[in-house]
Amino acid sequence: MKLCELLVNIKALAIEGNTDIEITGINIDSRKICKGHLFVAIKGTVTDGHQYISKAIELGASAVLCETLPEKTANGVTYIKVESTEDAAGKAATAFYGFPSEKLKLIGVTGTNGKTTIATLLYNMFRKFGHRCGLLSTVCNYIEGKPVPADHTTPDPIELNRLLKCMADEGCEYVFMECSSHAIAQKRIGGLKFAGGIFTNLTRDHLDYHKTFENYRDAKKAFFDSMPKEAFVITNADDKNGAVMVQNTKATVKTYSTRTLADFRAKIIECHFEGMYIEINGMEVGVQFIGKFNVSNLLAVYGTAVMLGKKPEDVLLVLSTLKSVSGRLEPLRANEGFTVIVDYAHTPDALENVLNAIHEVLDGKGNVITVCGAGGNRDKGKRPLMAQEAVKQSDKVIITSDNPRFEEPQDIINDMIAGLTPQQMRKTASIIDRKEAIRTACMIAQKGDVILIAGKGHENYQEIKGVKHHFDDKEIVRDILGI
Ligand SMILES: CC(=O)N[C@H]1[C@@H](OP(=O)(O)OP(=O)(O)OC[C@H]2O[C@@H](n3ccc(=O)[nH]c3=O)[C@H](O)[C@@H]2O)O[C@H](CO)[C@@H](O)[C@@H]1O[C@H](C)C(=O)N[C@@H](C)C(=O)N[C@H](CCC(=O)O)C(=O)O
Ligand SMILES: Nc1ncnc2c1ncn2[C@@H]1O[C@H](COP(=O)(O)OP(=O)(O)OP(=O)(O)O)[C@@H](O)[C@H]1O
Ligand SMILES: N[C@H](CCC[C@H](N)C(=O)O)C(=O)O
Ligand SMILES: [Mg+2]
Repeated sequence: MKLCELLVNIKALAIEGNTDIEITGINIDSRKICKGHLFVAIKGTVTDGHQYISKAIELGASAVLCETLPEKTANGVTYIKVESTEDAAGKAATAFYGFPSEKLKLIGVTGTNGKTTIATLLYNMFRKFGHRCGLLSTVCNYIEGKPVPADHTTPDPIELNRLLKCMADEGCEYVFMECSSHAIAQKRIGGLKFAGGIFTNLTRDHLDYHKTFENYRDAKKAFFDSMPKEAFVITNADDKNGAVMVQNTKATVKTYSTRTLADFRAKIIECHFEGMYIEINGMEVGVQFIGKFNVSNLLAVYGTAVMLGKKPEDVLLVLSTLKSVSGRLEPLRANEGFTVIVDYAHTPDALENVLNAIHEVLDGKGNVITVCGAGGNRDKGKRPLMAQEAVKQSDKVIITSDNPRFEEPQDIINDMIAGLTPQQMRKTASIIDRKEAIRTACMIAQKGDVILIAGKGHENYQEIKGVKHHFDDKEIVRDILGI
């Protein structure tokens, strides 16, 4: 593709060199540059991409998008100066890959919790309706059934547009994707055309990155602010920030709620560990999920499907066949008569909700033992709050390691325990080794009890000092229990 075609939606402040040249690829990482590529220099949180411009040229870059022109420019290389390369990267990437989001219906899901669940259920539902679909999510990306491993919840703009192009080429009609707050703030989704957007909820997370809750909220809101007039957005009327999110959007707004008047409403009629009977807009349906928050997730799925033109009765039929997403409230039964639930709750709010869901079903008929930790090099403020939530609704808590990353595991545990009173400490133990913590929980559990193993869900690794060691909560439970 010609460089000038790639720049169609980008406002250049200055151009040095020829834009009538062929570009063979585009990259924001100099290490991935090959001959004929465009290198986009981005100021990051760790380093500044502008430092790698000469490296990129050595590797064959024939054009550079930057915010400041280097003092010495290289012969035969075209330089384009823009105000924000972060903003230009997405626009250039989507042009390079032929505007793939315009060839399909792209639906984005944002909010603190529930993104993976909703995006995955929509993907499974629309495939059951017979459509070719794509999924971009934390657990794994899929191009019409073909898995493509995911490193991020939302990939960088180059990888994102490359995957969307593959999906469009494969004939996908719908793509469901998670939009993380990092991705929105860093404009990884810049230049994409969304047909719909979903807001789940907003509670504390990622304050290491966004610094304040207001910044975090505004990052999420920016997604809806940028939605086009022809699109629809579905927001959670039960969340304090549900209305704020959509107050400046040009798109058609619909609401969902389990508590108040809304376009899509639901309530629980009955629940068991196997599932629930719920009523959606006056129609009853049996679903294979538990927990009030999953009713909200299912409502978002239902509303989106209806907004995409599906008949309500057909949607409910498919909804009743959907199963829980890997590592999200996933139950495992021990021969000894207790239940182990593996869940990805890694925020105070998610822990509270998951424990609520467990108690709704348990109904006082057994004890709850919670095994949880908190990730290293991430929001420290959530640690004591997570321990408090675990202790509030458990009979016994074992605080352990999550992904310590570059921190000392004991320091993270200490941060968590600092949130507990001496009385709460009496029902709390700490075991650094996560496998030992799980084994201990399985040893003390009695018939009828529930063990919640929270924080890692689908993850099949434990990240310690930059190395990802194989580690899978579900595999370990099956091993210990011989199931
Ligand atoms: C804090 C954060 O979000 N960081 C992301 C960000 O990196 P950064 O700003 O730190 O980049 P940097 O390392 O400072 O480098 C600046 C630029 O120089 C370039 N560079 C760097 C070195 C070099 O030799 N050559 C070179 O060109 C880099 O490619 C980059 O373009 O941009 C990179 C490219 O898009 C991301 O890979 C990186 O994700 C890091 C690894 C990360 O851990 N991110 C997490 C926090 C994240 O994004 N999480 C969200 C949400 C999770 C959830 O709740 O679901 C996600 O979407 O996954
Ligand atoms: N609607 C919801 N409200 C509150 N908590 C939820 C909701 N849905 C899921 N959860 C809890 O949050 C955890 C993560 O769910 P899920 O993976 O769907 O969210 P996510 O938004 O994709 O998270 P991430 O930001 O890590 O990608 C679940 O394991 C569950 O404990
Ligand atoms: N996508 C989230 C997941 C956290 C999962 C938890 N296991 C941890 O490592 O903290 C993040 O990057 O903050
Ligand atoms: Mg996710």
